[in-house]
Amino acid sequence: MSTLLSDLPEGPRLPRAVQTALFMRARHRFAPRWRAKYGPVFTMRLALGRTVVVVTRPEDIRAVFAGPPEVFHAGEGNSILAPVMGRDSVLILDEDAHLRSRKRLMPAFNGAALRGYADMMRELAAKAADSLPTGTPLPIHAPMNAVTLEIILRVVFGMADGERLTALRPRINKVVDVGPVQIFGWTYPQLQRFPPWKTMRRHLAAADDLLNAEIAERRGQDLTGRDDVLSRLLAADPDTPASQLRDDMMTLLLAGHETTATALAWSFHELARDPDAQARARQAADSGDDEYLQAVAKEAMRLRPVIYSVARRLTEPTEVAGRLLPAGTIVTPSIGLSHADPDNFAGPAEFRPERFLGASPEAGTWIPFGGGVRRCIGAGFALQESAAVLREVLTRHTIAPGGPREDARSRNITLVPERGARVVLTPR
Ligand code: HEM
Repeated sequence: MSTLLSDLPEGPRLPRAVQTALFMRARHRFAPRWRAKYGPVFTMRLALGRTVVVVTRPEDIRAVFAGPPEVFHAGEGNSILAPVMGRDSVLILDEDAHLRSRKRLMPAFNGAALRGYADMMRELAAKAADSLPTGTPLPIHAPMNAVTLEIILRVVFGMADGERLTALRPRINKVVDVGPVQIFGWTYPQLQRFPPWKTMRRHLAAADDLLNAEIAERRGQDLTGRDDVLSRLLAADPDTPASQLRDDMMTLLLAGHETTATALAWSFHELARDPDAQARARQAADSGDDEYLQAVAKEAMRLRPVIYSVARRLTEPTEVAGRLLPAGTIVTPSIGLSHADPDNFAGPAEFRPERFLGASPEAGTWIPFGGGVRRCIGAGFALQESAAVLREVLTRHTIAPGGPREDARSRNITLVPERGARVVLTPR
């Protein structure tokens, strides 16, 4: 019988404020060092008394994802997002309330719904690909953000009021475009009286007003035949409170566009540097072979994870990775460390889309979308959308690097290319 160790695993001894700053600004640089120094399970001590245990081995990650949702609270683990997503966001809720919320949203992301989005995705991706500047270094992250925002707006609202959407787009961009310093203001509301937090608050309030106006108008309309998310939710329950709908809309708009845009930006960044993979991807685009295009996106998400880790807060003392961790500990399966582990992926620093052809990685090793009952509801959507955008760009352009290889930087809770993933497009 094995004996459980009841102390926390070792980890950096730096002051909490320093560990927090390093984690917020450059988790992708420090986590690998701490993994090398302290082993596959280690403890970070962050601000606000947060004790974070990082797990990296597939068996430990699988156990966390399969753990009882009433013990492994992801909603509490995501609490930093509450001021923006809202208290009733599926990301913030736990247990029964979370399951109910997920069930309401899922029909818009199942297989049938995804098939229904294919033409719309192709049309918007083609329009975006046609308008990309050529012959000059282009930070492609920005146009990728624009196209994925357009697609998710269409999914969430359908063909909505044009003027309102025109006003909403820049507000959503501003809400997303925040660095580690602004994120601090999400945790400390008293800061929101001062710039830059005041400005952030203003953009969020303006976005809320627009969302609430759209919700109020939609409530009075005949929704027959409409299959956008807002209409679906209102048709399923016309009495859904506006505050709930606001949190649903905000969650989908934010969770559902920048993530995919970043995965696409990294895909182009890597294809630009790998002529063989690009030739194969171009051939796949020409012949309508989505499997290879999705493999490109999957490999870009592996090599350059958009979200570095996911979090679960323990509601009671629980065994994790052979340790008995106290209630309140935040357990984080590390996406970044798992993807970079040579035991999981041979030659982990290399871009090899072929890894994903005709084979699925072992469970608990490739986890860009998290896992268990909290696995991203937009995973299939994001892969389909990525293939659609890659196809439309690659059938029109060849891609070359537009500058040196880029490192990642923190933007809100994601990691994005530090200089926007600069590439040069040349018409074919
Ligand atoms: C490449 C693109 C994307 C990545 C890398 C990504 C990643 C993630 C991750 C890591 C989680 C947390 C999972 C966990 O805690 O185990 C998550 C949750 C979620 N994602 Fe995504 N996501 C992407 C695209 C999308 C899209 C397109 C949508 C919607 C249209 C979406 C909606 C959500 C929602 C609603 C949740 C919360 C699920 C829950 O708590 O039950 N995501 N995503």
